[in-house]
Amino acid sequence: MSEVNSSAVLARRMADLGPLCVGIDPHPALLDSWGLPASAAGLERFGEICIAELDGVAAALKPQVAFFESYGAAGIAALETVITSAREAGHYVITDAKRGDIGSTMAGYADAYLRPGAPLESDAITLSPYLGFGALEPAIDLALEHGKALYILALTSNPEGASVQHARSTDGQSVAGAIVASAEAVNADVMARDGSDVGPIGLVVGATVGSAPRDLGLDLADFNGIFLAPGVGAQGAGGAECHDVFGAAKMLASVSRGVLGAGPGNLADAARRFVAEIAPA
Ligand SMILES: O=c1ccn([C@@H]2O[C@H](COP(=O)(O)O)[C@@H](O)[C@H]2O)c(=O)[nH]1
Repeated sequence: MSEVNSSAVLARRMADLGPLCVGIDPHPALLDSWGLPASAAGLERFGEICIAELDGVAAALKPQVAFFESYGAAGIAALETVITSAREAGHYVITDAKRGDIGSTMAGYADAYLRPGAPLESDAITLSPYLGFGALEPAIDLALEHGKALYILALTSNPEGASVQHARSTDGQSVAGAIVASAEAVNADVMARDGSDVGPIGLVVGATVGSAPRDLGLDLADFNGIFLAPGVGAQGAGGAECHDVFGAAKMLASVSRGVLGAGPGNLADAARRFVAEIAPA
């Protein structure tokens, strides 16, 4: 197991800068409004602007892989440049790839994003557990080996997620509840071994989910990792929703369009407004 604990690094950044992650989501409309071309060069410039303006403001940056993949090989090369430049500039990078597959293929995804020296090496990635939490084991193992973190989808910010994630098995446990329990067990094991006070497995819980955790019998304050909370800004959640859903839990709010929409030159101020809104009371 690695000496480095990526979640502890992030927790320190959250304490210093506030609990905000800004998404690097180069939507075509944003490229246009920023005066950038819809090309790999445009994606790279978009990323460079985020990296420069959010330095010392955002605890983490979250490149959204989808907006790079849509440009093919050149887009992936731009993603590589953005991830690498962001990490070199000292940012904590959570690559939002939402990978999840059978174990043997999962090992390939893990190698792509979590292996030190890999072209797309990130500090953390998002994963989907819907082929079974156990299928994520190769990624969990590699993350633990190299001090990386994972953010696993539990209660997503989109309303459609409830049809899967709120479903209950015959013993009454919800799908989301089973994912929370599995993540907690991995974290507890790691924390018992390394004495850290935050585990490497985080969970994605949208700030838009309202009373769902309570309705499903989940006390988020008990979770021993960090919650990544999308849904703030463009999807309608704000500070009140973050406090209501997460209370005293460790929560990193994720905002993409809400900050990016402010445009170049204004990203830091927009991000600071979100930090002020979501900071724990
Ligand atoms: O449950 C989820 C998981 C991930 N996302 C991603 O976060 C951003 C949100 O963008 P906004 O512009 O702030 O709405 C985007 O990349 C999603 O793919 C999510 O929204 N919900």
